[in-house]
Amino acid sequence: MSTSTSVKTGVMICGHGSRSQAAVDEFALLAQKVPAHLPADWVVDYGYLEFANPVIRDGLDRLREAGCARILAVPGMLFAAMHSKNDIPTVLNTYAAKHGIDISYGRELGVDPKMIAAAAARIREAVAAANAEHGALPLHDTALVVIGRGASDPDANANVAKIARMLWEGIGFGWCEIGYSGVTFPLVEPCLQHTAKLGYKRVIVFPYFLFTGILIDRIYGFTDQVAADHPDIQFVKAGYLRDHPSVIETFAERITEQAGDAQIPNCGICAYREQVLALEDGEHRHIQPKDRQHPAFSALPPPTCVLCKYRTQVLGFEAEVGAIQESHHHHVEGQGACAPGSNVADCTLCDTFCTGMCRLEPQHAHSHDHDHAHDHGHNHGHDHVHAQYPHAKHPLGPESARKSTS
Ligand SMILES: C[C@@]1(CC(=O)O)c2cc3[nH]c(cc4nc(cc5[nH]c(cc(n2)[C@H]1CCC(=O)O)[C@@](C)(CC(=O)O)[C@@H]5CCC(=O)O)C(CC(=O)O)=C4CCC(=O)O)c(CCC(=O)O)c3CC(=O)O
Ligand SMILES: [Co+2]
Repeated sequence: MSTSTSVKTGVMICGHGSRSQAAVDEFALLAQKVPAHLPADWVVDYGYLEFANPVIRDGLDRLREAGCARILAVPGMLFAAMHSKNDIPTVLNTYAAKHGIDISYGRELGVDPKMIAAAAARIREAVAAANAEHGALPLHDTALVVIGRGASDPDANANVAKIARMLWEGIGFGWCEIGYSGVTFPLVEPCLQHTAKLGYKRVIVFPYFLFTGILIDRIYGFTDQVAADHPDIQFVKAGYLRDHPSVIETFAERITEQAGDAQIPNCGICAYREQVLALEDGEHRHIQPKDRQHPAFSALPPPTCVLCKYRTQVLGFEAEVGAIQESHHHHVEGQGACAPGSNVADCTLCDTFCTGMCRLEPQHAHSHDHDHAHDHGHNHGHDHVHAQYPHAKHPLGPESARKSTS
């Protein structure tokens, strides 16, 4: 993509969204700090994939109304999993097809020295606060627990582990454990119960998350619960990444790199699988890999795609090679922050924080073989089933929430 174009450039930051209003407010705060790092004549907007408003299309509408003919979009995501790889590029490409505009897509924040520096800063703040409160303690007597979001994508889950290792080794803690807030194993509670057995006097619990929300409440909630069981151990709740300057800089880099000379491979132009765009009138557009011969993809896979389960057989996920790229998120788009279930007050399954139990109860769960309320218009031969996460029944994964004592 050329920089020497006279067309007006728009930037679209595609956030996750939440039913927690505090989460939406914090993401907005973060998104509003990005423009200071971009060329002054670029128009910047943002929107959310699920629950919160504005939705991504609203932000794109505003950029179009402002006269932007090319849009540089980025996922407001830490890692490349379902949302970055399927949902957001499909929403963007559908919009681009409908309105005939040029929307490019960037990479996720990913494993980046700046992100690790931001994480380290949050962890060091927590260590300093604990030293001030309880007295200094050597790092060698301290265990670090890094909690990632958790996804059905092993590359994303493994990248949490890579970041955790670099934080452990880079700062020099005695030990490190890794847990996930949902979807995969080990979940927060079994991870912390395990860590408590290791004999460290202090445990720093660091959520590798961008902003607050239901999942941060869950992580801190389980931390308090496990801490109450182990009064002899100092459990310290570290802050999450939030609007750390290095996070903002990484966002800006993911945007500006799209306007440079290098060909940036990304999931918006994936050369390895078919994409299906569901247009509003019930029509579907199928984009085949052969129609997507972008120069960013050559004979060698781009580094970001080496471990992608959709490109090649990855241990345990062999069935997902070439799975159709489509969005699963229209059913929760724009329902609004504070949608039912956003707080434990109107939940019958949880008392103080959302444990995720509702995800396991069939009457509430977003089931993975759901019916779509809208009509697909014609039968075009793909049956719209999501691959089942192979370890959904792991005893330390979502299943263990059922055994929770709370
Ligand atoms: C509370 C909840 C919404 C609600 O119900 O209100 C919620 C909230 C949030 N998720 C966030 C992030 C991510 N969510 C996913 C994935 C999924 N999230 C899903 C559900 C839920 N997510 C609900 C609770 C479910 C439970 O009980 O565990 C799944 C299961 C179903 C679905 O989305 O349809 C789907 C699994 C797809 C799969 O199979 O992989 C990924 C990974 C990915 O991309 O796939 C990322 C990381 C992206 C990245 O890498 O950054 C953040 C921002 C965190 C931050 O960065 O700060 C929040 C905000 C907050 O915590 O409020
Ligand atoms: Co989600």
